[in-house]
Amino acid sequence: MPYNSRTTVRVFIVATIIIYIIMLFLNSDGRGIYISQIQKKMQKIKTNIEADQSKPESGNEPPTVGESGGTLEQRNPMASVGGSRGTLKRRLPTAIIIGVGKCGTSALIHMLSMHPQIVEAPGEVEYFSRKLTYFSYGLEWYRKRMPLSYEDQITIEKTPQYFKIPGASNRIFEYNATIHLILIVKDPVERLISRYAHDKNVKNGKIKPFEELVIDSNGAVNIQDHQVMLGIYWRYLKDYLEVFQRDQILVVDGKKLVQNPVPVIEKVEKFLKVNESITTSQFYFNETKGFWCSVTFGCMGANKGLKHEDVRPEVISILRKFYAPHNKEFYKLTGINFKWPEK
Ligand SMILES: Nc1ncnc2c1ncn2[C@@H]1O[C@H](COP(=O)(O)OS(=O)(=O)O)[C@@H](OP(=O)(O)O)[C@H]1O
Repeated sequence: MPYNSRTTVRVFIVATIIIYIIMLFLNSDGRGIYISQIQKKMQKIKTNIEADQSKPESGNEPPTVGESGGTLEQRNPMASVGGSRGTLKRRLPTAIIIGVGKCGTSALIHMLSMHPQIVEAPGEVEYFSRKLTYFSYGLEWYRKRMPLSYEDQITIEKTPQYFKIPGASNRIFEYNATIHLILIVKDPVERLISRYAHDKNVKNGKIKPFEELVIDSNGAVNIQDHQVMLGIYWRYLKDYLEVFQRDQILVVDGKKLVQNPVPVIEKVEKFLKVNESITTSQFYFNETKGFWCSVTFGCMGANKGLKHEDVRPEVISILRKFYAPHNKEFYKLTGINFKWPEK
């Protein structure tokens, strides 16, 4: 190869290498890829440190919303809109799903989080139910458990324990006397069976038979069982109605949420005074699971929709008769007749 051609080839190779190196270090906004990755990592570490500083020394901490757990856009679909929406920051909740556990609390909050004006706190925060630990850490600890949101968004959290823990209602009232509370309920017999399936799953099947737990040696309902007693909804609701106005608590039907979620969600949207934005087109029915699932977020995890025990009809009947007068009391307090079976 003549000298000039060789030089040209060499210059071309060197130039290509230089261009390649420059491209490797620069991205479209002119910052180095590696530098921006380091910056992102630093930001993540900073957020985690910030969250860690607010953590209790020990205990079963609820998840914190850091930079992990999906992109900001996934957690908050409006995050990239920006502009006139004010600052993106962690805000205290103005709505809480207080229970009842096993009645669809998780499905409800996930469905609500599909709304552009609603952001959900991850997991169960338990701030008002743990008086001596989380609650004693104060409001800043609570705020750090909240997701990022804009001024025009509502932050919502769900903790089913709030319904049953004595004093939680008072602590919520002291925190925010105008808060919106949502209570989702199911027939207490169905709830009890659902709860049993949950416990059996958690304990890998090592649990007493259902009948042995809920029926005592005299053949009556075992009122020593905490889960049996939780089905007496009116007793727990009474605590809330001692401090809150009835219209501050929206009571929704968990069975309807399973059958046809959108009308239930519409009620919640009205109650929270947000636009009616969630539509049937955002759901599809998953035949295998037997549930409505989100087109965007998919279905609930495998721990929802567990196989329910085949309970003898006699036992069902004993339980229904036991709950019947309590259900009537609950209908009176709520002004809603759920028509749960009485025998
Ligand atoms: N769309 C959709 N997908 C999945 N599951 C749904 C849905 N809608 C309501 N449900 C019902 O939610 C029940 C679980 O209730 P919770 O989320 O309150 O349970 S928990 O207390 O948080 O463990 C769960 O009860 P089980 O069927 O016994 O698992 C479901 O019946």
